[in-house]
Amino acid sequence: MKTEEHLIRGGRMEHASPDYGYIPGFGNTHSTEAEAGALPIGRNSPQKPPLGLYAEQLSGTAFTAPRADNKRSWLYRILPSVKHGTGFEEVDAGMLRTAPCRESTLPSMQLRWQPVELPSGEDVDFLSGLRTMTTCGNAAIGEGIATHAYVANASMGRRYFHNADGEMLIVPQENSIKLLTEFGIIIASPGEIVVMPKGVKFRVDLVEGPIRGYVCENYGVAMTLPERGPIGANCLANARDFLYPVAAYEDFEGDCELYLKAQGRLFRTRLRQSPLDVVGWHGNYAPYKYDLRRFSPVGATLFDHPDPSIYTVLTSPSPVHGTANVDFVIFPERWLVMEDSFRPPWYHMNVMSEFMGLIYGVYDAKPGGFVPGGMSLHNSLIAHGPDTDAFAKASTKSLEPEKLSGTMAFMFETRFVQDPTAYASNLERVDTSYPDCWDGLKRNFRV
Ligand SMILES: O=C(O)Cc1cc(O)ccc1O
Ligand SMILES: [Fe+2]
Repeated sequence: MKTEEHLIRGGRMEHASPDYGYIPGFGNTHSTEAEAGALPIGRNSPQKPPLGLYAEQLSGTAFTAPRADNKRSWLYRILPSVKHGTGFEEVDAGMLRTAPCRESTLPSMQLRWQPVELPSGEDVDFLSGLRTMTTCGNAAIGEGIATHAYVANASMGRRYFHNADGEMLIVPQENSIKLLTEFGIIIASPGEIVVMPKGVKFRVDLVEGPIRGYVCENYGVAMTLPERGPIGANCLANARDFLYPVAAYEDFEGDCELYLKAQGRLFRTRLRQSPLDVVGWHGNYAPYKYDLRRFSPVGATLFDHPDPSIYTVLTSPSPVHGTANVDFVIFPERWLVMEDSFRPPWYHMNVMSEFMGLIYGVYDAKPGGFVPGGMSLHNSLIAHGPDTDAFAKASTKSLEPEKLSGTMAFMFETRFVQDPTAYASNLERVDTSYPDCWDGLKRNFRV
């Protein structure tokens, strides 16, 4: 068997450990095989692929997309995906929703939710624990997003998920998750994120206890790195810090279930073998992870509070120039040095709508009430800004250089107005006291 020496080699999933490492480089064309010789050399679909594998292409863009945007991978697998179940039956989608979905019974105002409690008692896994908070746009036409919260106290085991509606940006908040995917294994802990492209099959196992986190399901163009403009070629998120899995596969006979979300409906089929049977792959359409603490923030070094777009990690562009389908923005640890400036976010009404979460620490505009695992929604043009306490402190304190330490908040910012789901509208979940946080703001006007 001829092999290429530069290939990064994995193995069978049951033997896999994080020691397999990852392959760095955002959007690169990567090549990796779990068994020596699994990847054909110099061609994609030879008459007889090596090791008796089937060749299968997974495309993430139209064949004809410009080269710079074109995304596809070649998978060399034990059986082609057509063998991953026919006979899909529709099942109850539980708390999962897909746009368009108009269920909200909440007023259009500032909204905040307490963290979803970790499950105890009955087994809940990543799929059954996934609950949609908001949706916008329309999955069928590839516009908009859904935001979800997840909690789980059990591994998916032999339950697999295939989402044909959207790319999933997964933000762990409590405990690490292990993603076993067609492309290999990714382990991510709070502070890291994972992006699972549309159409990649995977399951999520627990690593160290019950999990909680957030998901942005992106119906639009795949996430990419934002332009840096005058910032230049460095800082913000650097391409080399994005990590792709090394090929790893499962090969067993036994009962498994594959769940497919397509057009907002959930389907299930039963299989006798794992759909994670890819022994080698090459291409630039694959899941990846990124440690948010690798983000190098660039900010105002003399005065004023800049727009939060300077902290964009990833963006899904839309056909409207400069206006994202969704931006993934973070508020990481950073120094504040601005003179004669109100340093926290200013009061504002944004045309883009903002779904926020807190991974750890304190968020400077809301030192109280917005807790790790919590969520807030400020829809298009709904006024918001610092709470009474944050305003009082920031407008009177002495402006020494100050480090915001041990904090990581984030925002899914979209050009579409987000509709809370029926689940999110449940008044037991909504923090109805949220708007009270501005009660104490007084008139200071004098002439
Ligand atoms: O509302 C928020 O807290 C997010 C936010 C932060 C910021 O620094 C500027 C604008 C903005 O919407
Ligand atoms: Fe905002």
